Amino acid sequence: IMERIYLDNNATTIVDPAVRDTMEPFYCHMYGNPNSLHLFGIEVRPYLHQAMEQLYSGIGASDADDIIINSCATEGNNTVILGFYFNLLKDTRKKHIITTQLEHPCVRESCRFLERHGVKVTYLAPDRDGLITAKMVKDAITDQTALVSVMWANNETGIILPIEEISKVCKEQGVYLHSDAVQAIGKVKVDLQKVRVDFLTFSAHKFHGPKGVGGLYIRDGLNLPPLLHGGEQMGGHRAGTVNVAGTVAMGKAIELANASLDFENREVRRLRDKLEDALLKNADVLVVGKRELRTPNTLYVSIRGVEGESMIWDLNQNGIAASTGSACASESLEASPILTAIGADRELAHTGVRFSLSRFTTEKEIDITIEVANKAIERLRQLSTSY
Ligand SMILES: Cc1ncc(COP(=O)(O)O)c(CNc2co[nH]c2=O)c1O
Repeated sequence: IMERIYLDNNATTIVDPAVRDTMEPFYCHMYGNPNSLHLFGIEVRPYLHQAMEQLYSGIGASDADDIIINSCATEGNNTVILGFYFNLLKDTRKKHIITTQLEHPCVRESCRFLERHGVKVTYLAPDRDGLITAKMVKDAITDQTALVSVMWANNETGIILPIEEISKVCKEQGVYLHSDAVQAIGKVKVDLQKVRVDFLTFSAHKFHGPKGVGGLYIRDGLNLPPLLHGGEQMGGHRAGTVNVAGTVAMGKAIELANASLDFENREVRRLRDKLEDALLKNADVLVVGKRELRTPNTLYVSIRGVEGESMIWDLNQNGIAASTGSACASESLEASPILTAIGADRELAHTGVRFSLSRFTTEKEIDITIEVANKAIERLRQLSTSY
């Protein structure tokens, strides 16, 4: 049987077995609704409390801040951006939001929805290094700007954005800052005692927790209307029965993720660099983003003469899971926005392939991937009409 190799961890990750074990008791043993006043409900509360403590500590949140448990970062990002519309933008003359062209579609599409309701949105374009700088943000702020939304790290390239500098600009200018930290937690230190953001979103399944549970951080004293109404859960910030098993799991997952940061930035980075160096030995191969400015597990490579989808297919035929940056829409492949933004020509912009490792990736898996990828590059270039 072909050995399967998973290198698409920016899409989702395996649940750490130690995290899975924490979920077990809440299915058939302690299954009460934590909002119930009877013993079945009361007995699960200490476990939720412990999970919340792990989450607060995991991102450096202060006790006075809020962390809302929700279903995922898509929900959290929608809650912030739509919530801003109802809370602030709708009633004041501040009708401007600044975000970037790098954001995940759940941020971009939430902003586009607001544009259809009279909000002006600036989508900052990355520079040739794939970066959004604090100066770009400062130059875009006007007296009508209410919110800046910039991701902590990009899911395609792993490029880490200067959130600390951007937060200082937002504080000086009196503008709220939201950061989508989905691709940062478990890869770089996210410490809100050091970096002041007003809203932060994350998803457990990106750091070896289960799918279907995420978190929304709201800094002390800030008010955001709920996206989901009709329950007193999370202090009214998010109606709906709490996902007890998922929340307990997410607490354990963030604790393990932070405990593994050194391993991630030493060993996982070493394996990522080994793959990257091997691919760069091929002619006309471009890696997006300076290595030291990327999350340790991610490699976004453009291979001239090789369509991203073709490369993914060849890898998949050999049991290796990776992904492309170019969104695929019907027959015509859209060029990768990030490759286009950094000035890649049209042909190059269709050649993006993303490899994203994890703490479970082994040296043998990388060695096999190097061998398979090099053979695929040779085979596909021989078939190419343009290379
Ligand atoms: C930066 C970022 N924000 C939000 C999301 C949405 O998270 P969810 O709500 O838990 O789904 C993702 C998922 N990113 C990817 C999902 O598949 N490939 C990806 O790169 C992401 O990378």
